Amino acid sequence: MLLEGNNLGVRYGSGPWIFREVSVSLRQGEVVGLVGPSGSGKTTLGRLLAGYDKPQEGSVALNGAPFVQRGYHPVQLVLQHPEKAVNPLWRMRRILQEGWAPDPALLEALAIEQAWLDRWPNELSGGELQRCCVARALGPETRFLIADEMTAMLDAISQAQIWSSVLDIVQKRNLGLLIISHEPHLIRRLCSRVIEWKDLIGVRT
Ligand SMILES: Nc1ncnc2c1ncn2[C@@H]1O[C@H](COP(=O)(O)OP(=O)(O)OP(=O)(O)O)[C@@H](O)[C@H]1O
Repeated sequence: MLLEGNNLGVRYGSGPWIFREVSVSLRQGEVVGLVGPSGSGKTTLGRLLAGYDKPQEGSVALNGAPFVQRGYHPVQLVLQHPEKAVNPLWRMRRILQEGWAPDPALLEALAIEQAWLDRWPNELSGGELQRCCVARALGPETRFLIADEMTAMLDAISQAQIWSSVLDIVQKRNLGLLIISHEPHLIRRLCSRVIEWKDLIGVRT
């Protein structure tokens, strides 16, 4: 399976273009890093690739076809700030089961405690909430995961634990993984290919 962004261009309202002519592709089974300056548009690109937003120019395709608008999305995005990605009026059990019912083995692998499921999102720490967002994103129909500064707010031990579980799942299920991060050591350790933002413009990487 191939996820492609072709000649993408984004601007907000009538403001300046954030970027234009950005093309990128990611295959299932690849772990790819995306690095670049702050404010260049990496999160914006991640949102396009996960179908959250539509570009003003260009298109995103999965195996050459546009996304199907209904049902579980095969490209899942996990953002840096989990509190922005959950409904504060839902308890954790409902949030976790929004797209699928995560199995106990996955909850255990991500060190998610059963007791958290009866709490509201604001009753968990940022790291605990992020583990739940990661579990939510790893449904059986996920083909690509976009991790946008996914563990930036976590301590080193939690980071290692989450990445170890995620990489295990990525390998077992042959998922494509795009890691957007400002941490060079994380990118070097995890990724078989690294895309520099400046190289995205006008060329396919
Ligand atoms: N809703 C919005 N309205 C106007 N401008 C926006 C909006 N969202 C993002 N931007 C602008 O788009 C540009 C790209 O933002 P984006 O978050 O994609 O960058 P980034 O490369 O992910 O940055 P960072 O590494 O700091 O997370 C920034 O200049 C930002 O100010």
